[in-house]
Amino acid sequence: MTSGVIEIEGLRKTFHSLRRGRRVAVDGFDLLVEAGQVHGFLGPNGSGKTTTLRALLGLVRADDGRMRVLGASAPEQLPQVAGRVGAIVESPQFYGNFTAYRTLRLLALAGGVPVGRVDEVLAQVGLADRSHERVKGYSLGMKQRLAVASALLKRPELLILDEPANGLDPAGIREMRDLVRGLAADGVTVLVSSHILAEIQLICDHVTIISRGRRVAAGPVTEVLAGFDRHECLVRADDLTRAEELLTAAGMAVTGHVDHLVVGEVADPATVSRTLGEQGVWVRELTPMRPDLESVFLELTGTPASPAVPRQVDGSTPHHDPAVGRQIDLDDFRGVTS
Ligand SMILES: Nc1ncnc2c1ncn2[C@@H]1O[C@H](COP(=O)(O)OP(=O)(O)OP(=O)(O)O)[C@@H](O)[C@H]1O
Repeated sequence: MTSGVIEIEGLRKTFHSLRRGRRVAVDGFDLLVEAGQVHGFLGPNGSGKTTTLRALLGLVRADDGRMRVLGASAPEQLPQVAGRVGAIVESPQFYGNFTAYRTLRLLALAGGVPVGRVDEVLAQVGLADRSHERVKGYSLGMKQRLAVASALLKRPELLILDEPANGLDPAGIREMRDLVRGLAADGVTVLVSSHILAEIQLICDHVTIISRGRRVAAGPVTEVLAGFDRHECLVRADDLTRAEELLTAAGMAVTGHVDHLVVGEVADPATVSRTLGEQGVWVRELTPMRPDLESVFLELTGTPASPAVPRQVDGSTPHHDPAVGRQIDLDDFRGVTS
């Protein structure tokens, strides 16, 4: 196995419950995150992202598989590296009556971090101006940034964020994006799980896509996308019916739509305009269609990636485990299993 900041090989986890029966959450999953990457962990609702992260952090016991974090075998040796890892798994809970400053100060004292670090992380996440307000008055985005601030107290080399953009409005999503980019620029390796593909495409350089507990794609975002490039072109012309006939007669794979054509495997778009122009059909638009993560995700997982339409890949209703909805205290790493 190549050495990485996070290495997961053959992870398996099945949940058993009387009410819901047996549910395979993660089914032989592999993940490799290397130093310096901003790595997107993508998958539809219920595909196994949170279970994977919980297993990695020792919050749920894996049935099988090998996992390493910063070279330490997980979860057994996690305490050795816990000070170098920041992790937020789903929405963290804070005391509403405390200010952000007080919250972080307490966490710093509890974690043996110099209190001077509190102002630094508050500035880093853009909360310095509001740090003396009570957390209960914070927006969700501000609470998310406070969570990231708490995870940054120990200057982690690795930051794991589970769905950091969940529930945020566009401005909050942009703030979170800028924050993650800034951390990456400072050399922090970041693993971000999400089903908001446009976000992942904007901030991540590498991606692993999970579907039904299995890895279905992994690699640099550009390479994963290139693997799905069918060199299609969108064509609009003054006589669409005639254009379709001419391009088909020229041996091109053409799909007709109401107001445009899609022509497949076009090595050089000039062949399209030449074929049509020579017959007096004038091209109004000729646009190469590049795959985006959204289309690749849809093709790989068979699931539309709309945050507005949560859909479990296994057809069940989304699972909400109260134990998941909290920030992981790094001390929790010690011997926690389930
Ligand atoms: N504690 C649990 N008990 C029983 N089933 C569970 C438990 N946790 C997760 N599951 C099931 O395991 C599967 C994977 O869930 P998981 O939460 O890991 O997916 P996810 O990709 O993080 O989804 P989401 O994007 O909705 O958070 C789902 O079918 C889920 O219902």
